[in-house]
Amino acid sequence: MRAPVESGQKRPTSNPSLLAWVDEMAKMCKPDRVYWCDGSPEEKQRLTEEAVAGGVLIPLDQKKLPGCYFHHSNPNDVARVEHLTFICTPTKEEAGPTNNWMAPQEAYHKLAAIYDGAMKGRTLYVVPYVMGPARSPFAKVGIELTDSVYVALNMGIMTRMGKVALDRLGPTSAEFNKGLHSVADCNPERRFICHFPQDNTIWSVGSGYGGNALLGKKCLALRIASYLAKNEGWLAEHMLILEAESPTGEKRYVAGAFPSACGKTNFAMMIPPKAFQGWKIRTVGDDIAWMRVGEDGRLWAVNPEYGYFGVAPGTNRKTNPNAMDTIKKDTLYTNVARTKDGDVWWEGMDGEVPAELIDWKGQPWKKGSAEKAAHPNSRFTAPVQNNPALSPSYDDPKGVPIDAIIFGGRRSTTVPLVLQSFDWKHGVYLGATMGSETTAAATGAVGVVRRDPMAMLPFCGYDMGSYLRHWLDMEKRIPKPPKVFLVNWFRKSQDGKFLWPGYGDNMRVLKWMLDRCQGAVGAQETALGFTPKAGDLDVRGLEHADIAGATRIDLGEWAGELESQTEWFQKIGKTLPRELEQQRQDLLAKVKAAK
Ligand SMILES: Nc1nc2c(ncn2[C@@H]2O[C@H](COP(=O)(O)OP(=O)(O)OP(=O)(O)O)[C@@H](O)[C@H]2O)c(=O)[nH]1
Ligand SMILES: O=C([O-])CC(=O)C(=O)O
Ligand SMILES: [Mn+2]
Repeated sequence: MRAPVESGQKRPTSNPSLLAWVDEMAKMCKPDRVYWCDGSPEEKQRLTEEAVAGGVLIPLDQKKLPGCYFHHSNPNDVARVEHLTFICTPTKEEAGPTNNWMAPQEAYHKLAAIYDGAMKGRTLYVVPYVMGPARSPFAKVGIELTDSVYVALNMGIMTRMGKVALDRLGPTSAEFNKGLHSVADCNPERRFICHFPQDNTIWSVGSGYGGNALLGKKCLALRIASYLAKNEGWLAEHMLILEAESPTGEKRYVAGAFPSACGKTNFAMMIPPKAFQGWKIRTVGDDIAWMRVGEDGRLWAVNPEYGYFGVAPGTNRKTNPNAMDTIKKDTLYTNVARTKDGDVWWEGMDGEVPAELIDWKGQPWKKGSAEKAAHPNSRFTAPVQNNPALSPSYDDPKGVPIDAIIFGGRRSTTVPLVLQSFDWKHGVYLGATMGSETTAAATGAVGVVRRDPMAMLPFCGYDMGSYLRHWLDMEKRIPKPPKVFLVNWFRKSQDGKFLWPGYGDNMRVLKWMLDRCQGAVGAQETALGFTPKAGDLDVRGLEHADIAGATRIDLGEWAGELESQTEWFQKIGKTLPRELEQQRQDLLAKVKAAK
């Protein structure tokens, strides 16, 4: 059969591996047209017009929100689908007990049947992209083939897209991630997100949403990259990267892993409270960090992404002014609510709740309605350059040196505001046993505590026990390792109120952590780690916080917590590093002795 005719476009590469693969995929999917994206502003405008004409994008008020558009996804397709996400390694053991597994041949076969002819009447967009600063040794090239103009436009924001990627790949290299994506009939029964780490391949079908469809993000930069990182001795993590510049001009960097919808973007864009005048917090990344050991023996991190795919609800001028400024132009809004005059709205927006809105499904909505106007996982896609607090180092090919690693979950009880680990091994244990209440970022029940090691449970591309072993082994590779902390912004009082104000006030905790890295502030040693004692946290100007309640360690609660981790360790099974179970037992003995 003849490959489909392209729309008069000269193919922008002669790379034989790339051309052969695109032809092969096009032959299977049978699009009417194949279009190669170049990443130019003219192209963006053309594709946007095409999307508007096709009803995929709806223009917002171009005076108030220039370059901004609204998209509503299929109501059955609003979040990542972890139960339909598969790691397709030759053996089930390689995927491990916490991932869904499908044999590679079975997965290729099953999905090929869905892809067969799925793009008839549609355009196949060839989206070449680079994850990481283009000239960085960290950078990886991916090619996403998609039949969604929405995905192509999002990839143009989230990645360094187009010519830059083909230039980086060059005329002969076969070293690129092969991503195939089709929305097909957007049927949850025929929806699969499959990863083939050994083939550097991703096949995603049946969803057009976020982490299911923008293949550079969770699929490549975390699942496939974590597999490569394990083999090559580095780390691919679900972490923000923050730059903190002190009043004396000293810059330091931290990386933080919080599960989806647990505060990475907010922390990375934080504005410090008045008492911290002179401090500047800047964003290097808000979701993913690739980290390698540098020549100086420190851990260096880059953000592989080029945009933010952020949670809209809860974002307002008070909680995250930098995000509000970031999304004023050239932003795609997905599943938010709209006003009649083309503005956007979501729960937790500043000001009065409008009397009338158009809800995320496009239906009329009235104030007081029991239904939410915006979907709880509604999102914005915005370019990093829009962020007023963007660190100039975001594009530095060598990355930034990390002083502290922060793990944080969403826990209404037990876990204190901040805890410093005794050492690397104990830090890995804290990350490995981290729990968090589930959120709307993935389909399924919300608010249930689940163990989410390093916030990577849904994103680790191989066996969990081996991943934790890799973390422990990194200690030998990093002569000057970062200090490791556990934080929790979400602890609540008996009557359900947050004990800690969070957001900008998290600067107070960040400052304590940075000072701890330099031995410049006190702490008390508890059975579980170091915590700030009264007077160690800078609380000048802080109102409405129950600091004692937020920082308290209840040994009774912790005995239960440590005991409940047995179940999790049993789930990880025989590859669980012995050292971690040893840590648990030692801590439990200490907690019982101290009680
Ligand atoms: N109470 C409280 N809520 C917070 C804090 N930081 C963030 N949130 C809320 O948590 C939700 C998610 O925050 P984000 O910063 O978008 O989370 P994220 O980790 O970047 O999420 P993903 O993009 O899904 O990975 C939002 O509704 C925020 O308003 C905090 O310090 N305290
Ligand atoms: O991947 C997505 O759809 C959104 C995201 O950042 C996450 O869930 O962590
Ligand atoms: Mn995320």
